[in-house]
Amino acid sequence: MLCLETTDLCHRYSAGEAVLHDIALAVPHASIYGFLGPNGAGKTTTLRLLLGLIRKQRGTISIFGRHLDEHRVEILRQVGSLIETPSLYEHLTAAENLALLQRIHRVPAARIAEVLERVGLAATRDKRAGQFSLGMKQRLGIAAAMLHRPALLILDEPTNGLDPNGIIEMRDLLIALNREEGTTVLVSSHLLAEVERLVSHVGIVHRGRLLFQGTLDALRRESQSAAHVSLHTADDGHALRLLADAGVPARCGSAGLVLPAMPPPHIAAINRRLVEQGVEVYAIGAQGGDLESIFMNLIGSRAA
Ligand SMILES: Nc1ncnc2c1ncn2[C@@H]1O[C@H](COP(=O)(O)OP(=O)(O)OP(=O)(O)O)[C@@H](O)[C@H]1O
Repeated sequence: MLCLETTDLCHRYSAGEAVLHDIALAVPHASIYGFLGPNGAGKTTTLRLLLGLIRKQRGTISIFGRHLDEHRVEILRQVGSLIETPSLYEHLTAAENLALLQRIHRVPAARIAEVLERVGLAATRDKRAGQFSLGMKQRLGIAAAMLHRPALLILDEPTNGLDPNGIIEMRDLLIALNREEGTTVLVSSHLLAEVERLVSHVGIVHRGRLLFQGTLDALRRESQSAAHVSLHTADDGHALRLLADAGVPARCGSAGLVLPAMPPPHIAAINRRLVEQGVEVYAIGAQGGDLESIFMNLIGSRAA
């Protein structure tokens, strides 16, 4: 079952070029969905459209099985969000900031202590938000977003500006929310490595187009099939003949020879054999078996 679905989502800022082209997101219920892409890919624009913060020009948006156009208020009541920097009153304390929202959402006052505890700010509840570090502000922003127990959390680069420890804490918090409260989380990032241990599903966007969407496992399988060994020698023609004699399939690539993925001892054996046969080996090594490579390949293949 899908928690959020878009079809044909397009966007153009005033007279500029289109920045989103036919985005079809499918965010499963109770998933943690990583919306990934480099700077300027269109992540924030998409998330703003999902929250009704900018006017939709084309396409459809359904959340909890209902069209956002027709059920905007009821839908957004069950959504929590943090887009770019959290909007906080700097002269108010953490607890006072949340108390304002608690009255708007009409949730029990006890919920404030609960969410502050959840994000690790219970001890600093009476400190002014203006004195908070970036990481603390980010955590207070998440506390505000989750105050009314939303069924869907939409977070735009929540790890931006956090140190490695802060990134791990954010990850643990989102995993706990997802597992313990069943919250669906849609989180954007420009770094796959940062969300790799957090997300169950991935959408990769580049230049306003969705290049991949599926489970993290499906992305892993793609990266495995993209794995290969690259070989660069002083005489690739000679190397190709020697490899054929040894029964190793190889082909000419744009930068040397491309061989199928193989275990490291086999790579070492091929290297030895070529050198023994008088071929100078400049470089040999495994390529592209990791997620980051498939991410970069996907983006790079559309770079032109
Ligand atoms: N208010 C705006 N007016 C005009 N163009 C905009 C506006 N906001 C964003 N853009 C452009 O739209 C494109 C997509 O930007 P967007 O902020 O959605 O990307 P992003 O993936 O969130 O990038 P980042 O990680 O840098 O925030 C970019 O080319 C950007 O310059």
